[in-house]
Amino acid sequence: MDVITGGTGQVAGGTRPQTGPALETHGLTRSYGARVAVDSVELLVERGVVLGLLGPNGAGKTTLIRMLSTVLRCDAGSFRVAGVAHTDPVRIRRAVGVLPESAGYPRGQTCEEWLTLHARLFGVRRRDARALAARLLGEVGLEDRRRSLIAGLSRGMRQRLGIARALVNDPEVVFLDEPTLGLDPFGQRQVLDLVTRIAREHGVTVVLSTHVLDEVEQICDRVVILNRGRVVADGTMAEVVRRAAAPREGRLEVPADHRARALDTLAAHHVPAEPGANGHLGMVRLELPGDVAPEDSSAAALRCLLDAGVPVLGFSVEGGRLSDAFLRVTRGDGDE
Ligand SMILES: Nc1ncnc2c1ncn2[C@@H]1O[C@H](COP(=O)(O)OP(=O)(O)OP(=O)(O)O)[C@@H](O)[C@H]1O
Repeated sequence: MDVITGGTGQVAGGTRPQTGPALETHGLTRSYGARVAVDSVELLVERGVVLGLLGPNGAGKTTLIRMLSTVLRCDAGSFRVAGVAHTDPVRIRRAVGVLPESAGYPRGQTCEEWLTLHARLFGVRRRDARALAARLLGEVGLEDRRRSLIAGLSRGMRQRLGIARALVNDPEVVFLDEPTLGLDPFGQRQVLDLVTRIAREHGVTVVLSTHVLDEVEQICDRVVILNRGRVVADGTMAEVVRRAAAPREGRLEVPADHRARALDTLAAHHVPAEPGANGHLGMVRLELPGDVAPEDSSAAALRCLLDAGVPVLGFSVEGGRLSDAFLRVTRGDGDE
């Protein structure tokens, strides 16, 4: 069980630096025996960003989060979180909130007791701690569960309670390690809405580790993809998709008696194409390069067909999504 507290310090604020990036790492490295889990990671994350941290199983996401939240020591390299150097872990702990991958919850405590305890661990006075617990329970939609035992909460409620705990010290950076794991679609939606809201209302930087690429597309401003401990993609969604040059698939519909001509024309213009597989005699599948804007590559393909006198009945483009880029940069690597 990971329990991260600020020890005897006070709730973050006042003395903490407010300038500079939220996260900065240089050559950050960690091995387990011979296995290099995080390998020379360089990151610069501005404040207020919701960062999606992606990677196949065993890519190093949890190890990276555990180092940045000072649960785990790094073997080499350096980092700053909220402007605080890694050599000052106590101050980093005051500036961060964490929802660990597998958080342990005391089943015999009520939600309010548990949050109050964590607020007290960060130096909040008893009465203020109870008020803070009540406010946070309201923020995560658990106000009516204030006096409920944690044992009676659903998994989604526990995750939201865990997020409330991660906010108890008014952190500048929040790490959420797979917060929607095992939740049904409704629970996932609630957690994602909550993450968006805390980023906006608390102005915190959020690092969200997940395997659900849709989630990243929905709520993240930026994405970092790790593979075998290394950063293999870093940027906005559009940048990552473009740099990964994930090819897009075009679906073309022409009159059946024009298909052969359409295929010949595309081949003559170096556009890879083949008959569509769905039995429709006028369908053609073509591959468009991922490093060119889809409007431009589609326009070029359509122009050569029209110049050759091929009537185009329909055209659509698929691909170019984060999932395409993810598969391309990780090439199906992973522990399993
Ligand atoms: N305590 C440990 N002892 C030995 N090896 C470990 C330990 N923790 C992680 N590893 C190994 O380090 C590598 C990175 O693991 P890590 O859990 O950081 O990856 P991850 O991206 O979070 O994976 P997942 O998505 O499956 O949670 C993996 O090869 C893993 O097997």
